[in-house]
Amino acid sequence: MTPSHPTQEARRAQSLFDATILAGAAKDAFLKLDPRKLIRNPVIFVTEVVAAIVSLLFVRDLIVGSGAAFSGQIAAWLWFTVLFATFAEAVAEGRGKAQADTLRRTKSDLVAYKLSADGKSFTTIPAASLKVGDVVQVAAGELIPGDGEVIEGVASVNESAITGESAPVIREAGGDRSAVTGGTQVLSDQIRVRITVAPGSSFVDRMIALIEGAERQKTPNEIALSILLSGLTLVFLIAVVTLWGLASYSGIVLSVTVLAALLVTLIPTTIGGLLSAIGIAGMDRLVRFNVIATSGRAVEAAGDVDTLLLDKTGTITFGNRMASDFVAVPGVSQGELAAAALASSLADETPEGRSIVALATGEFGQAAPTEKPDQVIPFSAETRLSGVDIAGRRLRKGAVDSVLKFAGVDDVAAPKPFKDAVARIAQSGGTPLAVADGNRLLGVIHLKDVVKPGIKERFAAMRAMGIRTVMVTGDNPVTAAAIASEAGVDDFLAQATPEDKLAYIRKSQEGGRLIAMCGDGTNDAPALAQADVGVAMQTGTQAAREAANMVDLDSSPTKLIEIVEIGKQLLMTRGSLTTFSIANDVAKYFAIIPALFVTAYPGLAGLNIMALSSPQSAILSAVIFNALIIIALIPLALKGVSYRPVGAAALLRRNLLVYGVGGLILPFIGIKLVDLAVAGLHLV
Ligand SMILES: Nc1ncnc2c1ncn2[C@@H]1O[C@H](COP(=O)(O)OP(=O)(O)OP(=O)(O)O)[C@@H](O)[C@H]1O
Ligand SMILES: [K+]
Ligand SMILES: [Mg+2]
Repeated sequence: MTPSHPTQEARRAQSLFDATILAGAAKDAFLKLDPRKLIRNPVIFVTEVVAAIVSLLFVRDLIVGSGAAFSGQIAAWLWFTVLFATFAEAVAEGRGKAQADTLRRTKSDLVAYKLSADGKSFTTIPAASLKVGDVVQVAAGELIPGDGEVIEGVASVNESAITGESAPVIREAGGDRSAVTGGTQVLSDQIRVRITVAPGSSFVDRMIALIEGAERQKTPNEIALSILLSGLTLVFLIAVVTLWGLASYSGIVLSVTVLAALLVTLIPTTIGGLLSAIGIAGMDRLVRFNVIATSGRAVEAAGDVDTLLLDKTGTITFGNRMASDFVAVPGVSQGELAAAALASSLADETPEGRSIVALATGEFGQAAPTEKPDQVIPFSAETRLSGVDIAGRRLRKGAVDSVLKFAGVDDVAAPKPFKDAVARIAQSGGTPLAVADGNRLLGVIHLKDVVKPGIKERFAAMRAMGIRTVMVTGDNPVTAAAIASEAGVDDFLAQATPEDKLAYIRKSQEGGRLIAMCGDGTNDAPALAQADVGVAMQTGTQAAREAANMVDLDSSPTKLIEIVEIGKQLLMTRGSLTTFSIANDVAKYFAIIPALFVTAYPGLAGLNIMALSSPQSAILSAVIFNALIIIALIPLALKGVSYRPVGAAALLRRNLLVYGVGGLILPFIGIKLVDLAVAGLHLV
């Protein structure tokens, strides 16, 4: 077993500012100056246009031989402003790229041992030429060549290349643990895998594309904010032009350089420059927690989630429901029940089915029937039963209500010992499976499952964050209630079919709630797709992982606490920096305007509290401060503002105070300090 894995190291140990990332980002910052790319960010695009205009004015001033020192410095600092903004985005992307590179190493040169169409022979082919539907065989020590589903066998698999977790996981045919990922290694035994995803769009490929930001699209919130920022830019453009008219009317000639500089200090360059870095950093923080999100929108939605739905088996409990006992009704021997349960499970590839076979043939010494079944009825989440028709008998096992219905026995008419056994098993948190032979009830199978430790505390933490937890299960209400109280969920929905889960989510969403759902099974897939935040377990089925908009590589359902925190942190960081940026711009207006006009209107002297050295110094200082504030806030944009689980109102108050009031005061201090330096160094 590898003690520590490069992926894990890269994820956990990567510092905020790694030298190689910074060097790469510095280069990318220049590439991002391409106006065709920059136009996606209107505020910074305007800054670039203004920087270009002032650069031309600088050339003119050089030729004319006057004022070049001033326009040169303004032009330089305007370019710095643009570069600091592109640098912020490049650093955020660079951190993702570094993680993608470690992933890329997992998928080089895979080969596949492919089963021929007639199923009789194998050929060795490059994994890249596999097609969906191909069946491959993978033995101990080999790497799985592509994403797919185990169709035969059980194996322990090392998935550390993807999850960073070195403990092996079990992958088996049937059930909720059948999905395998290309690039992971089979440690023991041998499995046959049906390839379900074409090479090039595999899980690892998608992870790489996502964390590199290649597929990143603006979220609706980001688009809305961009529109607001563009509007503000337009307002300030009009204000500056008006100011120019006003000034010339009163006999002051404001040069184009001054007006251009003024415009840039007033438009929201701080948030404009940091906006995309904030979004990328949010995705990145999730990856650090071993969660892959397929859209930025899902990360944002996580910040506002108010209800969390969890599947029971495999999510709240460990999920290896094992048969532990056979309880026969009077008149039926335990051996007869065990034999019937065994026969009904012969073709049942689910873990439950296999555990029944193991118990019946092991401890209960039953032998499999020699006849061939006439028909196999596989388990489905809809019917909630499975079985066989064999030698004229119709053997079924499954959820108690489903089997009673099959046997045509009414709830009330069922024999008391049967009902007692069901109640006893369910009250202990076990799953009772009824067994019937046609319309004759034979007894109950006791399936045991264990609640994961520590889950109760985690649900309590969610309650403190204002999130309601609801367990949804296909199991019966008594078992559900027992597990619900043991796990400490707020509510539960029992005997739920996939449609019920979907309907429950739709209904809650219509009531204005934002729903998160954790699940692992194919029967969870529709609900995972419908939820605002759908988190699939990495151990889950391919269908679940496809439907969800997040995959938890650690397969820990309570990871949602971290996911919600990261979402809240993302929303808060963006809100705080927007508040700060706009407050800053307003403050700058009052800091600079008096300095510009005080010579023409000595009456303004009272407003000129800043007493900046000269109008030129005032403008240059404001531009310098405006550029430096972007670079100063990059660490905060990447790390996010700190989140504590307190009420929303308290948080809002605190942030308005810190970032709003702080944003109003800081420019006065900052610009004054820069002005002192500018004057002291005789820069203008
Ligand atoms: N192999 C099987 N054969 C027959 N019946 C089964 C089998 N597996 C499960 N059942 C019954 O069907 C019910 C629903 O199982 P399913 O796995 O679909 O539940 P679910 O909706 O995923 O919820 P959870 O996973 O929380 O139990 C189980 O509670 C059990 O009574
Ligand atoms: K600004
Ligand atoms: Mg399930």
